[in-house]
Amino acid sequence: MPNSQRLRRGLMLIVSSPSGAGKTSLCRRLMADHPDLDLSISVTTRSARPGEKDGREYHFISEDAMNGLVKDDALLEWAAVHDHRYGSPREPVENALSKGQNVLFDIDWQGAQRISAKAPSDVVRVFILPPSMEELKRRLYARAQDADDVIQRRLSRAKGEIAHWAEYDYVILNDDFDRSYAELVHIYHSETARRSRGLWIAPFVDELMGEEI
Ligand SMILES: Nc1ncnc2c1ncn2[C@@H]1O[C@H](COP(=O)(O)OP(=O)(O)OP(=O)(O)O)[C@@H](O)[C@H]1O
Ligand SMILES: Nc1nc2c(ncn2[C@@H]2O[C@H](COP(=O)(O)O)[C@@H](O)[C@H]2O)c(=O)[nH]1
Repeated sequence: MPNSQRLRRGLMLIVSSPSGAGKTSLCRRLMADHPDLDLSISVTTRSARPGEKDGREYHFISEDAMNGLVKDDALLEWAAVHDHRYGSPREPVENALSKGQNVLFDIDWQGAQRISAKAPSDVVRVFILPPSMEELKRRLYARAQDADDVIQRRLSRAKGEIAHWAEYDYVILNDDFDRSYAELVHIYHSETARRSRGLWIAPFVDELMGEEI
């Protein structure tokens, strides 16, 4: 049976970390290497960084627009993170899952908790740790995308985020990028291959068992 005809149950892969640990870089590479994986593009009330494009990294929206989405229950989850609000639009995620596609979320621990509470058997959570706080600081400054006071606030909240590591199914220590990426790919492939995700398997086995030898 060709892969394309194998009916499957999509999963939600959630990747979280303190700011600067490398989750967005890892997620971008996973997306680039897996065109079948859908990215949940969040809405946010923060302004775009240099190089960010509306609709690609985020949908950049006003406070009023965010209030409207919350009121209309159009977000699967939303949270206040680092002085702004962020949320995962419900419709694209539900559409993708209904077609058996997997969806990737780059969201914080609050979002991970909320989505996990709604669909525990369809969620796989990965937490990314930095090798040290010093290296986390170095990466945030080297990224050179946020003002110094913003970086300082993000660093001051890093330990509060790391405190949630045990709520995740997997933890990756992102020291060497390529090795960390390989771990993420293994997790993704293994979770995708779970028996519970292969809705095609039971009818296929019935067919096999009905065949004459
Ligand atoms: N293993 C690594 N070694 C060295 N630098 C890294 C590594 N992983 C990521 N980086 C760099 O660290 C910086 C922060 O990474 P990234 O933007 O992916 O972090 P993040 O966790 O998504 O942060 P935020 O939550 O603020 O979006 C980037 O400049 C990235 O290139
Ligand atoms: N709960 C949610 N958290 C989100 C969402 N989109 C992004 N995030 C998290 O916010 C911080 C900051 O992101 P940045 O792009 O401003 O650096 C980071 O931890 C993201 O993972 C969301 O929809 N919901």
